[in-house]
Amino acid sequence: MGIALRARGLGKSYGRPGAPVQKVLSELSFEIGEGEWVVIMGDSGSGKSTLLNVLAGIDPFDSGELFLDDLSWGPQNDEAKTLIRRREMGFVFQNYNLFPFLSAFDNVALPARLNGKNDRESVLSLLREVGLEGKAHKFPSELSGGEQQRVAIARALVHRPRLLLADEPTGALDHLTGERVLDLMKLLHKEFRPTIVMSTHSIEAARWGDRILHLRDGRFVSSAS
Ligand SMILES: Nc1ncnc2c1ncn2[C@@H]1O[C@H](COP(=O)(O)OP(=O)(O)OP(=O)(O)O)[C@@H](O)[C@H]1O
Repeated sequence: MGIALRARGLGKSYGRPGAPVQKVLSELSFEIGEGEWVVIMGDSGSGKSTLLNVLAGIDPFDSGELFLDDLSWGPQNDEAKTLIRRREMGFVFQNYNLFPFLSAFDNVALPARLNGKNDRESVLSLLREVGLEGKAHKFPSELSGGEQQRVAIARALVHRPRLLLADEPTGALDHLTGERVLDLMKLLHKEFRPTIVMSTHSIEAARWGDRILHLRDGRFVSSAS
């Protein structure tokens, strides 16, 4: 198994001139294998979203090194980062973040179109896999939370990204719906084998991953398989 993500001494602080600096990520070093599903757990405010945003290249980091495969992640300009994100990454958020004026079909088709692909069949087949083929024409406001998250998962995977970043994907769902969403992620993980980095508060949700990393005071304090 190759290494999908490698960090050495990764650090990030927030602060404004005149205000105390808050160190959110502190000297983090880790490796995540290709196709591995890693879960980041930690209390509210421990830095889970910050870490995911740093991995996505949305937030800059202050110190250390981060590699996506062999690519040093950080020195690129915003345009290059956007292209890498668009081709290589998929995102799932707690609040689904679907485009409200696009149908389920068009939400899923968008990342494929942005990558120059307009393959109606693969969008439909993915909607079928997430159990929503019959609701392809519906808008997000016409779908339940669980259905919206299933659309979001299809959207995150339609362009076959190598890395899926999922920030509290079941945080807004009841227990049973959350389990169904995670079952679906498991199925699609087996099929597409993206590397997954998922944050969660929930130990039940964390069990779906291959490995758990616990974030506390900006550091990983222990990990369990
Ligand atoms: N843009 C920002 N500017 C200043 N401070 C920030 C910013 N974003 C996050 N923080 C601070 O960084 C810390 C970590 O926030 P982050 O959102 O990464 O935590 P989290 O573990 O994802 O929390 P939660 O589980 O509640 O979503 C918090 O104390 C937060 O106040």
